[in-house]
Formats: sequence, C-alpha cells, structure tokens
Amino acid sequence: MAKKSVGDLTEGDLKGKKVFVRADFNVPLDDSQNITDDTRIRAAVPTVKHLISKGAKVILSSHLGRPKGVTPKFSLAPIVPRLSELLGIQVVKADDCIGPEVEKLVAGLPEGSVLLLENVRFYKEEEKNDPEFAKKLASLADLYVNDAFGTAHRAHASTEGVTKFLKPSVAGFLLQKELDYLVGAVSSPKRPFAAIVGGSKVSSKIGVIESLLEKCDILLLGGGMIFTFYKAQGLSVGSSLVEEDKLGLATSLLEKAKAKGVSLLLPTDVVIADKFAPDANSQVVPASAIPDGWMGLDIGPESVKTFNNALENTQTVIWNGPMGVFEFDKFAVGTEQKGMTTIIGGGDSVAAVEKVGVADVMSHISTGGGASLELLEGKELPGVLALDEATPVPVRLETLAIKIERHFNTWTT
Ligand SMILES: Nc1ncnc2c1ncn2[C@@H]1O[C@H](COP(=O)(O)OP(=O)(O)O)[C@@H](O)[C@H]1O
Ligand SMILES: O=C(OP(=O)(O)O)[C@H](O)COP(=O)(O)O
Repeated sequence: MAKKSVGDLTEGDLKGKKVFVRADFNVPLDDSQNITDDTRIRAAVPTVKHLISKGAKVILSSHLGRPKGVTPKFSLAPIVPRLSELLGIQVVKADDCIGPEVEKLVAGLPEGSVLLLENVRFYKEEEKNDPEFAKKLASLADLYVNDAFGTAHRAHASTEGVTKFLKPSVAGFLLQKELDYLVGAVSSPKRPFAAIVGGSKVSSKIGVIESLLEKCDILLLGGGMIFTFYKAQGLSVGSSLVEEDKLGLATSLLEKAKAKGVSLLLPTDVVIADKFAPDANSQVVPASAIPDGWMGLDIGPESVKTFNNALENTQTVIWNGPMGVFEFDKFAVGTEQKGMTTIIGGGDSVAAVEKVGVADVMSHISTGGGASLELLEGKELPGVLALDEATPVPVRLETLAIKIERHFNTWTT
C-alpha cells in the first residue's frame, strides 16, 4: 500500500504549521569536521524547500554517527553552513533536541524558517525507541514528515516512535523517490534483470543474494566476497579475504543459482597485490592461480569484459558494493562499470561511483546502504511502515467508462 506523501498535503495543511522533519544527515566528516560528501544533505533539500515555500515552520532532526551520549565530534553543527547555503536561508541550530531551550526556539520560529535540532542519538532513548522520548520530540510539532531513507530500517524514536503522536505522518520526497525506484526496480523489473553484488563480506550480503536469486536473470559477483566462493570451489586464494565459516553457504548459493536458472558469474581473473596498500605490487592472474602470500583486491580485465558483455542487453541493473578495493586507485578499475540503469547502495557504493566518475550515468543513486539492502531482501522498513496510508483515489464511473472506451478503440483499430 502506498504511503501518504508530503506532496499530498495542501497549503492549508502546512501554512504556519510546525513540521517535524526527520532527515538523514549522517554524512562523512574529515578530522577537521569538513563534510567530505554532501549527497545526503542535497537529497533532503526538495522536501525542506517545499515546506518552506508553503509557509511551514520546519523542525529538522537527524542523527550523526553512533555516539554514546553527548559527544561534541558528533554534533550536527558542521551541517548548518552547507544546509543554509543549499536552502538559501540561514538555518538556526538548537543545542539540544528536546527541552525548554528547544521549545523556546520553536515558539519563536517564523513561517518559512528552519530549526535544526542537535543529534537525536545524544539520547540513548532514541535508539531504544522510548515512547516518552518520542512524545517529547513529537510535542515540538503539529505533523511529521519522514525523509530519512538511510535510517528507515531503524525503528527509533525519531523514525518510528513519533508517528504514534503526530498526525498526519507522511513520507518526504526523498523517501518516496527511493521507494519508487528501489521497490519498482525489484518488484517489476524490465528484463533481462541483472544484479551486481560486491563489497567485502559474504555474510553482510547473504540475504540480498538469496533474495536476488529469486528475482534476477543474471547475478554478477565481485569484491572481497568472491574469494569465499573460490575457496568453496577448491581454488587457492592466497591471503585474500575469506570467511571460513561461510564456505558451505557459498556452495549452496551456487547450487541455488543453478537450480533457479540464474546465470551467476564469478570473475575469471583477478588483480592481486602483495600487501593491502595503495602502493602494493600488483599483477593480473587467472582466478585459479592466486599464489600464496598474494591477495585479490580487484576483478581482472577479462572479467570486466565478460561482465560488460553480460550486461549488454539488460533492461534493469542494480548494483550494491564495489568490485574491488576502489579506495586504492590501482584496484578501482573493476568498479568502473558503465551503462547501468540503476544503482543501489549507500555508503561505500556511492563513494565508489563518485570516485570512479560514473555517477552521472546512473539513473538512481540510493542514499541508504543498509536500508536499500533490507528493501532488496524483501523486508519492510519500520520508518516507512509507521507512516499514514495514502488515501485511495476513488475511480469515478465516468472516468472508468472513458478508459474502457479508449481501450476498446485501441483494440479495434
Ligand atoms: N577484494 C577485496 N578485498 C578486500 N576488501 C574489498 C575487496 N573488494 C572490495 N572490498 C572492500 O569492500 C568494502 C565495501 O564493502 P561493503 O560495506 O560490503 O559494501 P557497501 O558499503 O557498498 O554495501 C570497501 O571498503 C572495499 O574496499
Ligand atoms: O549511514 C547509514 O547507514 P548506511 O551506511 O547503511 O547507509 C544511516 O545513517 C544509518 O545509520 P546506522 O547504521 O548507524 O543506524
């Protein structure tokens, strides 16, 4: 069932109203607290701009990192300048996310302004989804908009708990767009439908591989997880990353692919290194010839060619996880796949496509790593489930008649 969206609210619903917006401003910061990738901030802008334009008073909330209690390095203060720049108005920041000082700031908010609350995870009650804490957050506002797709897989006070106290509770534009793309791509993909799964560990991708085996026609595997598959097939993998306790699972996934008629491709050659470092010595070898003491850090050129050929006639491609250690230039080549229609994955996958410069050929880059994986695994996201259902649009009889007539005309001409 579709969820009610911020776009369904009228100007009357929003003008002068205090709107609690949960965003995901969990962006990477360097040692000097500079934002190194502002994708998530930019992605939240359409919803906030829309609310401002309708005369709402926006109370923005987010977490940053995984602090244990109040931790200055996880303050949301570094977000303010970039957010203000993108919105074209000065965002005010509160030093807390609940309490009298925050209430005072909220009371003084003019229409069309934005108040950014401090990191909600400074309270342990946030991740515990404590109802009293959720109630305190909710008491600041009149209605709720969840635009934090990256955190929608967490049932926390600001993503799930607040919806019990704020009506309406609706989806923001980013959340809506992510769901439209990701659910659409997987539930009704244009075929052939291919999936590329990379990243470091088999264990973190089991659910998604299993779920994709039910849906896709082609599955390409890369990244650090392939060595567990090689070893399961009896190949030597040198000092490559291997999860010994997942060998049986790798074998059963290969068998399952065969049984389902899914074309599962593992790289046939790999780029190996003599150490895990950007300046390592490297060479390309067949997947079956990794010498002792060497580790595979990328897929090889022959595999890139095979993968590209396999993707040639595909209509939908989803991608999660880099093909190699893209952080080291020498081992980023395999991640430079082009021509995909869709990319899934936050965190490392986004950083990878930005780095190798293929972001502009992707039709969709997800802002949620964990959240998109859970969607791909067919799980429901608590932050989405908790939102109000969209009101079904009643089909008027005259409209139905016109539609039938149109169809009839098409059939008969
Ligand atoms: N061959 C490899 N050996 C070790 N690590 C690898 C290899 N290939 C990719 N990786 C690492 O996998 C990491 C990303 O894994 P993961 O978190 O599972 O992906 P994502 O964040 O896209 O879901 C990257 O930091 C990358 O360096
Ligand atoms: O960055 C996030 O997740 P992601 O790295 O899986 O995309 C989200 O902000 C969720 O953070 P969390 O995994 O600490 O709950």
